[in-house]
Amino acid sequence: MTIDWIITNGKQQMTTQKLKMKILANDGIDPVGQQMLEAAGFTVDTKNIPQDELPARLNEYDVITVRSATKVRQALIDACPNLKVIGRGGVGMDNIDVEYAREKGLAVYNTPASSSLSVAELVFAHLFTGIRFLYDSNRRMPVEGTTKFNDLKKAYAKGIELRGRTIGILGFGRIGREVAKIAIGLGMDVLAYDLFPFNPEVEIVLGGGGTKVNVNVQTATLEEIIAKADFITLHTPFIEKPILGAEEFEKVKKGVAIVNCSRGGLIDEQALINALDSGKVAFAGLDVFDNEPTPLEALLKHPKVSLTPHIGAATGEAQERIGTELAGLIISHFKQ
Ligand SMILES: O=C(O)[C@H](O)COP(=O)(O)O
Repeated sequence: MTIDWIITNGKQQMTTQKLKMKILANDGIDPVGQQMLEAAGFTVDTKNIPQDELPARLNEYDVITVRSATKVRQALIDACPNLKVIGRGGVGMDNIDVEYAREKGLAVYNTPASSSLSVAELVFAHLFTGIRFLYDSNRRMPVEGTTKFNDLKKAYAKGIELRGRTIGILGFGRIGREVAKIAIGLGMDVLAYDLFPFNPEVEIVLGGGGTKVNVNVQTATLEEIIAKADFITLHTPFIEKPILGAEEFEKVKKGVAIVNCSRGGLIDEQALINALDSGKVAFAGLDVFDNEPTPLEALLKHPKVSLTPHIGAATGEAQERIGTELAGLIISHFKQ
């Protein structure tokens, strides 16, 4: 972007100069967002610079945008005094030292609302996959489908329905609320918990016509959800201590299912494996892991786990909304 900058030298002389603003979209950016930025005059570079090369190469850019892969930590910020803006295309900012960046005068933006629906829909992809054993049949049918068809038919004969069952939502922010809306539409009972006070009313827009219905979900404590829910889904930001560990798995309803499309670390993975092995937990749907991008093999190969590689926000629609929102934030930042 060409912007008039006031350059002041030590002798208080002032001049204006046109500078070209450069953006490194290190984890990519949706083409619509990229076009918006380019139309506004920015140069957008979408090459993916490896993490260990960033300290030497990022300083030529004014802005870096990232998703969750690239880490923007203190050392990188210190190495790049020319950097002015960090943009997170997505919600979680646990890969960015946000406070430190702001102390150093950088602006940090994220796009908290753009991917909520996509993440919520992935929760139900895992739930539907779980209640009808698709996670297992998709692995076994290609191998045993012709020789053991009837055995497999028997193995997957005890499916259940979602309607009338209770889903416990841990974390009732934007994504938790979208999960509640879908659950209500499916005829499920919703128990919602959050650390902070929240409005239990959700607005559901009925397909096509735009008719709106307001529904109150039932608020619950963490303990109540653990004791009563048939399905538990996590929607809190990353925190150091797991919300679900061995103690909690002791107290869940036998046969509960757990879905985590939020952050690895919210579940004690070994405790989850034990609970799956003992049958206390019927199945888990996991999009996120403790140790990304190299999750525990015991989870990846577990026959009762439905797996996705952190793709909650990875839909065309969400990425377009994210790219557009982020581009808008960057453009208005430099217009200020
Ligand atoms: O925090 C988020 O927005 C999600 O975890 C998505 O992460 P991603 O941008 O790496 O897909």
